[in-house]
Amino acid sequence: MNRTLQTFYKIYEFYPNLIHIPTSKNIFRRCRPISDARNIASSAPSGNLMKVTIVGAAGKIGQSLCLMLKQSPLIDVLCLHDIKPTSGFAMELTHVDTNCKITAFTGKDNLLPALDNFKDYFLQAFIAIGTNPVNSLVPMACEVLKKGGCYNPKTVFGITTLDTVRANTFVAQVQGLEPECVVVPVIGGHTEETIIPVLSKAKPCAEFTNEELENITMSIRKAHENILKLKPPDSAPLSSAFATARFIISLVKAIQGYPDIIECALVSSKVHPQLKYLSTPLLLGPNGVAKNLGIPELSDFESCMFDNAIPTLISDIKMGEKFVGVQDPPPCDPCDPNPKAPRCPKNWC
Ligand SMILES: NC(=O)c1ccc[n+]([C@@H]2O[C@H](COP(=O)([O-])OP(=O)(O)OC[C@H]3O[C@@H](n4cnc5c(N)ncnc54)[C@H](O)[C@@H]3O)[C@@H](O)[C@H]2O)c1
Ligand SMILES: O=C(O)C[C@H](O)C(=O)O
Repeated sequence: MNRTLQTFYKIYEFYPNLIHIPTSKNIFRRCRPISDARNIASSAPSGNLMKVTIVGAAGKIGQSLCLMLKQSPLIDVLCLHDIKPTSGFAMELTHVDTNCKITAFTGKDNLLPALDNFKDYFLQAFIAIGTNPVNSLVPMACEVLKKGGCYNPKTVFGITTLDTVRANTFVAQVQGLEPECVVVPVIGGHTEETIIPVLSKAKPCAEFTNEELENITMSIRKAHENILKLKPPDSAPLSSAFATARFIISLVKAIQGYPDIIECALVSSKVHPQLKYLSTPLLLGPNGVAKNLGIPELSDFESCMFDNAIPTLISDIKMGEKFVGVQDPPPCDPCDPNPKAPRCPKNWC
């Protein structure tokens, strides 16, 4: 196994719910002879071929996610990988009468076959990480990819869509709107203290009383805790699968050239000087992040939440980086004759 493959093996070992989307035009032959008999969405305008691999597919989120993705006419092949058996579950999915093909792989030794030819086009592949802690796993994945010489910052995403889905729902409830009509940007990260719903930019209507603002914000931040109270020890696999499927379909559409695809996700970022990774609204295109739309103008309440989240985000990012051996820069400069940093004490080395 060459070094790059070893690197990827290592990554996929770490991330049970990592989703990998190669976009090879060569490997899968597009075959859509039947017009839309069941009134499902039409296929991609660009005609790209699409394979999605779910790692951790046999888990609670993975199973529902696969069922949702199997229904997408935009996906040609759905590949399931898990360390647990996947063949029975895969066979059941093949009985769902949609066009998307199912392949299945089990065990660590079969991870690379599940990602067939990954090495040939890894810089084109999109990687979306849903496994927690997302705030740390995205920086960690990026560092591993950098070490493997195959890092493309535009194509590595941490999935935070569940926070947006919850925000849209709670805002719609308060405002008496259809949830499908509501769009709320959610920035920051994916933990209670780092989720920043930007309700001041909610569309179509951003008018709330202070009490509503606080209640909606807390409902989003504490959604996981509130679910756990009612169904311990489960998490929220159904809504998580729904949100993840939405994000994956958005990536697929972006790859296939659909215009105006905007999603919030945690990515390598330059929009805030202290935060190397941040979730913000992103314009997605065929090559990944086409434009980071940055931090929307925040209300005082949102700015306060954001400022409070910065130390946690910094520490979460560092935790991920340290896990794969990335150290903080030295606090002093041992060898530069005109150091910008203070000189090291004598015993520093
Ligand atoms: N980003 C989000 O919005 C969000 C929301 C909810 C949950 N989560 C996270 O998603 C993750 C999965 O949740 P779940 O409820 O499906 O858990 P789960 O335990 O039911 O499923 C995880 C699956 O991953 C498999 N797995 C473990 N190690 C593997 C490896 N090395 N290679 C391949 N497969 C492996 C397991 O066998 C299992 O089937 C958790 O980390 C959870 O915290 C994220
Ligand atoms: O399941 C989890 O770990 C939490 C999940 O990310 C959630 O927001 O509900």
